[in-house]
Amino acid sequence: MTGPEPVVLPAVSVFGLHVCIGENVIVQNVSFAVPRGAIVGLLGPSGCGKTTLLRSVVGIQPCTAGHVQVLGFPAGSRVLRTRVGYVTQAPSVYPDLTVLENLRYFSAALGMRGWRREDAVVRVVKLVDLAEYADKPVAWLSGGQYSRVSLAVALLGSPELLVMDEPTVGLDPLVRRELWTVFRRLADDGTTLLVSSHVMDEADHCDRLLLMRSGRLLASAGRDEVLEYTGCETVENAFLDLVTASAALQAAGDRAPVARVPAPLLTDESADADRPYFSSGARC
Ligand SMILES: Nc1ncnc2c1ncn2[C@@H]1O[C@H](COP(=O)(O)OP(=O)(O)OP(=O)(O)O)[C@@H](O)[C@H]1O
Repeated sequence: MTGPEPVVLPAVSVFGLHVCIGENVIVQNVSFAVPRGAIVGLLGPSGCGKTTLLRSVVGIQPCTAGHVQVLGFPAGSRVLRTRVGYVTQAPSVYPDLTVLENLRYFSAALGMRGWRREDAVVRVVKLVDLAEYADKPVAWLSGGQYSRVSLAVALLGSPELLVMDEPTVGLDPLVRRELWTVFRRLADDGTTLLVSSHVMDEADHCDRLLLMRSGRLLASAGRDEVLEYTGCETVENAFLDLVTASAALQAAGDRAPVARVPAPLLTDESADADRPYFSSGARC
């Protein structure tokens, strides 16, 4: 006799997250979940709070209110150190060292020694297709290759969750596509990826989307669900529609008819990994 299916917790669950820096509210009442093994795109314009939100997930951003759970532990827990990889926007590798020297340095910092260290280095070099450039100083590499070195460093500990802040920014379309191929390969092997971008067409590579504007979440849903909900053909247009609908709803305030009241943000429901959530609460 087989028992009930084991419950698979989302890789990330965020409940009612609020982040204030000084007087400014940067992230406002955000709830969502990231299912395991998915590529989730956090999309929104520059300055909308994507980095701040990702820093909260990684556990390096103090939260004013709310809760962030990662792989079943509070964000930032010590046990998550090797289980979560974080690729920041600013390059975090040494340009004067070669690719291999960088990887050996960072693997040693993770506590790896001897053959385990060499094993990890070779594994990540292959994962990001950098074998050809392994002996080159990072300063000699192109933008896309540079990004792949940062990614390789984040992969050294075989993280279950990879958080990447605009990894494709400034790269040409061909290189961006190559990077997304690497991301998909990682997801196919079971890694969960949370990737931010301000380029809306990156949505095409994602399984789910988190659409963000001015510190608020406009939607947490599959790409096709976003298109179906808005009746738009592109995520860019869908985003604009959701912005308009959300602004109208806010302007209507208390006078909004009950049917247009958004789904509650602070309940567990909106942090459900599979259910679509739209802040506008109605078709545009
Ligand atoms: N340490 C800080 N002190 C004051 N304001 C901050 C700080 N960090 C971020 N902010 C502000 O918070 C807002 C959101 O910043 P954040 O970097 O999270 O946005 P973003 O969506 O990642 O932007 P980008 O796409 O340009 O990287 C911005 O208005 C920014 O100026």
